[in-house]
Amino acid sequence: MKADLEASLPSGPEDLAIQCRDVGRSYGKMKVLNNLNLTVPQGQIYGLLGPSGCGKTTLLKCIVGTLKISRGHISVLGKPPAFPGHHVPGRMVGYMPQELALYSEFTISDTLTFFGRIHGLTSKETKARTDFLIDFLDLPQKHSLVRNLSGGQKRRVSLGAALLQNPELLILDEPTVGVDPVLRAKIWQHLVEIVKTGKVSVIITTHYIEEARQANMVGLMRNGRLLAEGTPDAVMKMHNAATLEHAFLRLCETSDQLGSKRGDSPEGGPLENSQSFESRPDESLPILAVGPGTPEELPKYSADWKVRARHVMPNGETSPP
Ligand SMILES: Nc1ncnc2c1ncn2[C@@H]1O[C@H](COP(=O)(O)OP(=O)(O)OP(=O)(O)O)[C@@H](O)[C@H]1O
Repeated sequence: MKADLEASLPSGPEDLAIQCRDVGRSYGKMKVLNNLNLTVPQGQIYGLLGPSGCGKTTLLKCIVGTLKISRGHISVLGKPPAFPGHHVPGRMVGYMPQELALYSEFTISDTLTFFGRIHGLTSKETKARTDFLIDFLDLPQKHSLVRNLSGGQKRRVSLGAALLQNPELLILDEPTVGVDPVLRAKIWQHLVEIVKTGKVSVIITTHYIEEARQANMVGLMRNGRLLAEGTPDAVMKMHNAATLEHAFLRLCETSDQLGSKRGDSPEGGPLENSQSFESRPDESLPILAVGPGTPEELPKYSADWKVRARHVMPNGETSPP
């Protein structure tokens, strides 16, 4: 299995779309990202999973360059975010934020034209992309005002704006929330298609864990650091699980057991407490992939994971130990 994993890993930094090393970010005194390491290979879909509040959105904002990191290093398409002249943020990246960033007085067409202009598309290119995206994302007619759209329709316009200029990197924060299953499958199918060219990479967060099976790599975050990173199959194999959901529950249980052996309280402390937990350097490496991690080398985490992991299970299901 180690060989499988190694075969799926990039061979050098030039093959990487995103590389985060020992990344830290705090809001005031609260540490949100803590010695976080993450690697997104070029031409792949990376599913970033984790319970609510673990820091996914914060990490994506740091990657796109709208938030500064407090510590560590991030490289996006070869340079740090917000590097002068690098167009990150800018036309190299399509970013769909979690919170909507649309002008309510614009129509759908105005919105996409606006983003097209920002990214230097010609009117003809913008029109062709607008027609494609309205059809693909099942949007109402293009002269509809954004303020009259439903929440789900607004999110799809926002996704359209991210896809508009065919960027090299897509950073999508929960693009499938409020989207019906048929369209959700279509969106994933589209992502799978566009990465096949090898020129587009995607990092995507989702609360529907099983849809991330279609990603080439998944990373599981908890309390501001990455617990595991690898192909979905490798993550499932390593935890002897038939689904990603069960793999992640097992990972949580193992973390809990290690935590309780260490004498942590069974339910752990509140998120804020565990986020201020100081890690040793070796604790920052994900369990799978780039690092030498094995189950025996599981880092010691505090014990609130299982409670929080349940938060990300569809239908609120939990699995038996
Ligand atoms: N601007 C901010 N100021 C202070 N705290 C913040 C700010 N933004 C986020 N936080 C806190 O940082 C933590 C991580 O938030 P973040 O939005 O990154 O989590 P998330 O994993 O994306 O959650 P979700 O899955 O619910 O979107 C949370 O405790 C949140 O309350």
